[in-house]
Amino acid sequence: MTGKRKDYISWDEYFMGVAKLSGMRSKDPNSQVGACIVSSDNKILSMGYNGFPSGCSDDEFPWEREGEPYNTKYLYVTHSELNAILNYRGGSLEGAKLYVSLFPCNECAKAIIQAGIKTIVYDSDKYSDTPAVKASKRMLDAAGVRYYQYTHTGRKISFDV
Ligand SMILES: O=c1ccn([C@H]2C[C@H](O)[C@@H](COP(=O)(O)O)O2)c(=O)[nH]1
Ligand SMILES: [Zn+2]
Repeated sequence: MTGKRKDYISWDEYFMGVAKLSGMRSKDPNSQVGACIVSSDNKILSMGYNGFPSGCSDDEFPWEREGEPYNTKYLYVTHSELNAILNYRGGSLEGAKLYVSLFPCNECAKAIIQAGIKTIVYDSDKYSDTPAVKASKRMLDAAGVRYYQYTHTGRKISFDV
């Protein structure tokens, strides 16, 4: 056999795969969200997943979805996209691209816009009917941030660790 391999993964498969792998670190029992930020020349700049801030124990803070807001996860979880933005220590994210396994909420959209990220590739849009996602799209549209849904290729990526 001569020549290069032909069945290597595409850039989109690679970066969405990295985002999803990052999401596998999440302790959220319902939605594990992963994000991967990439430069315009296809270098990975940062990654993140949804979880509690440093010092806030995964075993002590609540993972509940319902009940008194103080006792639900929503007041405490840092979203994957924000974690990826905050994890970046290299300076500017101007012009970067974000791969994320769930469409960003309104709070993440604010951070994405202000960080200078210009493109979002997302997978699930399961909360598309919520005010948070509608407001997110409204802001992203106004700010000229492009977003498109990841196209599944059907390829299964698996490996032993
Ligand atoms: O933009 C987003 C929106 C949500 N998340 C995280 C926050 C939570 O941990 C889960 C959502 O939990 P549900 O039980 O599905 O309501 O997703 C995020 O990281 N980024
Ligand atoms: Zn968010």
